[in-house]
Amino acid sequence: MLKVTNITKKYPKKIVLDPLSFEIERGEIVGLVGENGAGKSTLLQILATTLKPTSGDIYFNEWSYQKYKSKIRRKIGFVPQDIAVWEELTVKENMVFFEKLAWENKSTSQLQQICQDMHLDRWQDPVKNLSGGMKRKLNLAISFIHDPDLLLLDEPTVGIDLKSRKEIGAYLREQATTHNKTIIYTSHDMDEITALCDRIITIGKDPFYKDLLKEAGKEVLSF
Ligand SMILES: Nc1ncnc2c1ncn2[C@@H]1O[C@H](COP(=O)(O)OP(=O)(O)OP(=O)(O)O)[C@@H](O)[C@H]1O
Repeated sequence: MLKVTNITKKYPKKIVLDPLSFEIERGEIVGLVGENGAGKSTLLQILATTLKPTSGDIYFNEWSYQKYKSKIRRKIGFVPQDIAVWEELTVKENMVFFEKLAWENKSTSQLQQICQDMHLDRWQDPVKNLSGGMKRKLNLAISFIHDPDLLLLDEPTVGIDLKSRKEIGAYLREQATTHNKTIIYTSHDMDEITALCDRIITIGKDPFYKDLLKEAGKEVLSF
């Protein structure tokens, strides 16, 4: 469903992706790992259509990113590292607010169900009263409102306790297996990556992650 061909990204003072090709099938969870500054967020932004590569092509199903950017964008849920929710509003009000901006309509009970499936049960509480982990769950729940086929998650579990991380992992696995969602997921937690991901892509110059993951018996594609 996703085909990346010879992608490069050159910033004025740095070449980050040089060049990179891979394919991902529907229903796969793919881990994206590498040292700080390797280019993981850059790659996710390119896949999310919010940043243009310097060269190379990407296809979503048979649609070229160059030709069908707005059509493709509707099929993607992107969760950047920074949490972007309304602190003064409740969980419910946040979900309803983002539903209004979303491409798919959902009823309030459907929105609540997304939160419950993630074990986010503080529906009527203002977000400012929630823990950091709960806020991350809400951030993630918002990305599922428009029922995207491809989820791009940039360190979605950073700073979250083990129980909540397991709950998020179980939710993502269920989404991939039962609902055929494709998920690309970055994390620096190698236990989480090896437990959750079907395949792993490593990027960056440091062979540390590649070697570590191969030792753990995972299928690794390295750039
Ligand atoms: N807009 C930009 N202009 C110039 N350089 C940039 C820009 N965005 C990122 N970079 C540089 O590109 C490199 C890759 O950044 P990126 O955020 O993609 O890495 P990362 O692998 O996600 O890192 P981390 O693990 O720290 O989140 C870094 O050296 C960063 O400073």
